[in-house]
Amino acid sequence: MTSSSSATRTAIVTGAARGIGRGIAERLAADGLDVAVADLPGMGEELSEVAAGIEKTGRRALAVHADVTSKEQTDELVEEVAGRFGRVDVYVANAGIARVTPLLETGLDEFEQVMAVNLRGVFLSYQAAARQMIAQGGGGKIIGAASIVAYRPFALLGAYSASKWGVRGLTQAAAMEWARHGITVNAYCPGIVGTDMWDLIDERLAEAEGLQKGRAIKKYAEAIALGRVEEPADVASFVSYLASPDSDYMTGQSVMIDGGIQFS
Ligand SMILES: NC(=O)C1=CN([C@@H]2O[C@H](COP(=O)(O)OP(=O)(O)OC[C@H]3O[C@@H](n4cnc5c(N)ncnc54)[C@H](O)[C@@H]3O)[C@@H](O)[C@H]2O)C=CC1
Ligand SMILES: CC(=O)C(C)=O
Repeated sequence: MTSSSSATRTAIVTGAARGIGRGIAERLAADGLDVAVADLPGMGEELSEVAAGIEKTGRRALAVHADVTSKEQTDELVEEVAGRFGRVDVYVANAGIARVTPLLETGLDEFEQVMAVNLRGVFLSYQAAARQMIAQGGGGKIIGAASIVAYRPFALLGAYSASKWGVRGLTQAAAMEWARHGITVNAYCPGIVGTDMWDLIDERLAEAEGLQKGRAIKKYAEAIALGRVEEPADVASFVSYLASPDSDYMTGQSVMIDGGIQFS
């Protein structure tokens, strides 16, 4: 059995002050979980709003400032949530950043910044979550943010794409190592989701391709078979499944939830 049998399950979602992370946190709360939301200190106001919204639904919520690139802060996040909620059943390593730069112009600082948040952050999150889940017993659900670019990169998003391929590899290895503890590890691969992240990508791609602001997302969205830009709730529905006992026989997978862009 991979899921705790306690009455109220608990979850941590990183990068939860806005966008996909916020959507996931709200969905897990609607599913009946108590939810701790984590983000950078600069996102404090938005994070408190998300936590307050969850509490209004009758679930317990906790807002924690944590930078996932820091081992100390990621470990403390898990310790604090386990202390307040009693256990951690689900950990969603959602925090991520995007940079749009040709590879030949990508400086080492930028490359390392992208890797630090998107890959080291997921590694530290997976590790902290697994340690807690193993210590408490009863299994658990660890879930990471990959992307369709974990299967086919976008040009000009080389470092970002590589970081997401890394998440896919890490997810497979973690699934192999922690299955014996009843922990499943899976990742979600969204396509083009209308969040602040895509506002930035649109602006940079539009500049690079000589398009007007707002045109790049329209152009890339033409590849979506289902004919509309993805919303955080589309991703959250799938993460809800990955967090639930319904997915107990699934592990090590990085699954496209993209409206039909990338067919694996
Ligand atoms: N928007 C999209 O089209 C897609 C997004 N994704 C992935 O989904 C995840 C969420 O993306 P969005 O919601 O669109 O992004 P977003 O930029 O709207 O939100 C990301 C959140 O992560 C937080 N964050 C950034 N660095 C952090 C750090 N070091 N520690 C803690 N929190 C940090 C930000 O403050 C922000 O609240 C990311 O991992 C992204 O790569 C994957 C595929 C497509
Ligand atoms: C941001 C991202 O991962 C895509 C595919 O747009």
